[in-house]
Amino acid sequence: MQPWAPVDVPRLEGSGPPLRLHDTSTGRVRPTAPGPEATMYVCGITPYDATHLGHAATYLAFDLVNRYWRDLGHDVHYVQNVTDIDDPLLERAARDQDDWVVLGMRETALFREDMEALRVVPPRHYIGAVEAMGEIAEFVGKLLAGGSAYRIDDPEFPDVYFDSTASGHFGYESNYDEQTMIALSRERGGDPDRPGKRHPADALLWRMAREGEPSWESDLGAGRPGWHVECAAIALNRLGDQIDLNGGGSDLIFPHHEFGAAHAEAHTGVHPFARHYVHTGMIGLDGEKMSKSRGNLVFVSKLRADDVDPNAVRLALLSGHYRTDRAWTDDLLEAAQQRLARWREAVTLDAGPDATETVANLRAHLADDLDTPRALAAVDAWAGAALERRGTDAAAPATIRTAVDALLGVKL
Ligand SMILES: Nc1ncnc2c1ncn2[C@@H]1O[C@H](COS(=O)(=O)NC(=O)[C@@H](N)CS)[C@@H](O)[C@H]1O
Ligand SMILES: [Zn+2]
Repeated sequence: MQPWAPVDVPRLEGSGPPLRLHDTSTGRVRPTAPGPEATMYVCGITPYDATHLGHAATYLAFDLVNRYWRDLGHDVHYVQNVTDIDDPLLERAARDQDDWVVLGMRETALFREDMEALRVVPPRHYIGAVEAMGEIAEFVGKLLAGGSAYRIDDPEFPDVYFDSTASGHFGYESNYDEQTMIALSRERGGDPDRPGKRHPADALLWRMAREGEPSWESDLGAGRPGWHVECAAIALNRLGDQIDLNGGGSDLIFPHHEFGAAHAEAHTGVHPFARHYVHTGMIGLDGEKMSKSRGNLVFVSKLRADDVDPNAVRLALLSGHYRTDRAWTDDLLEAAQQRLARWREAVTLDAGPDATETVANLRAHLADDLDTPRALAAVDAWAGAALERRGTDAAAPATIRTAVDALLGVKL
């Protein structure tokens, strides 16, 4: 699939400290240590109800990682999928008497527009599950051949499941206990109660064709893939056996990223699959997580249609820490619009306080597990001083403009 349009990321003099990020599997903030090319797999949308502000907050967090690694001089091999075939998409299409293919294409197109408007740097590979069907089926075949997967004893639908003990490290990513795993598996598309599974949490790899459902021919028989295996196959085939970062919202901690890691490791024998598992907090509205099932969604495209500057949306979402569950409110947007106006006014001045320290603070805060509240406050401090005419450095306004663009993705 075509990624969205590239964004120009200006080069900034100098560089900051190594990027440290919270890793779910160890529960600690640790330095990332990518090679010349950082490798990052961030789960993409299931294309309906796109792009709500929860999606946007999550992709903005990983955009800051992308920008900061580039600021350190790394290339970034960023891969993202589109879950353009899965039960929730088929259910939504059925509910709305929509064709599931058309629904997926329409929503993915809207998502691309919203990402462009928010100035999110696009992934190098943007891969739909449908277009990757061959490689996904091939990967399932390898797991079966390797003994990590099994066919359930159901003559009508001999579906293929993953044996969750196969990788030898199952559970290290989420650190959840079995009871929690089973509960979350049930809540998030799993089928722990299905008879014949070796373990209740075992994840579906290949669902044999059902009447009235789309299916694809394969050596496994006609069917379609489970959810987790699509991300494992797409990531392994483009980024290799071990990556720097696997990311998504906290609702992906289990089962999705646990199984993504287990599928990869069962096949490659390389542990851990990702050196960092990074998860964002949930954006809510009126006290409830913004989610499709609750329908309490605020859309980026709706704000854009109301002439809200996407840079203000970006600042509003970055004003809270990426790992904090936080609410979207009109006040949050209002405050961001005022902040944006003040920053823009300050950088149009013909001089300002020396920018060196501000840029260093901006980098230091971002490097500290993406501490955007402090990072934005550092720019506030410079803008405040500049607006009180307490600076004579003619180059400072341009330097701040470049730093805010390169590191925060905000166009002043
Ligand atoms: N309310 C929310 N706040 C923050 N992030 C959210 C919220 N809702 C969904 N997300 C994140 O947005 C991303 C896309 O979510 S999604 O559309 O449901 N799609 C999926 O989770 C799968 N296609 C991943 S392979 C995921 O990382 C998810 O964790
Ligand atoms: Zn995924």
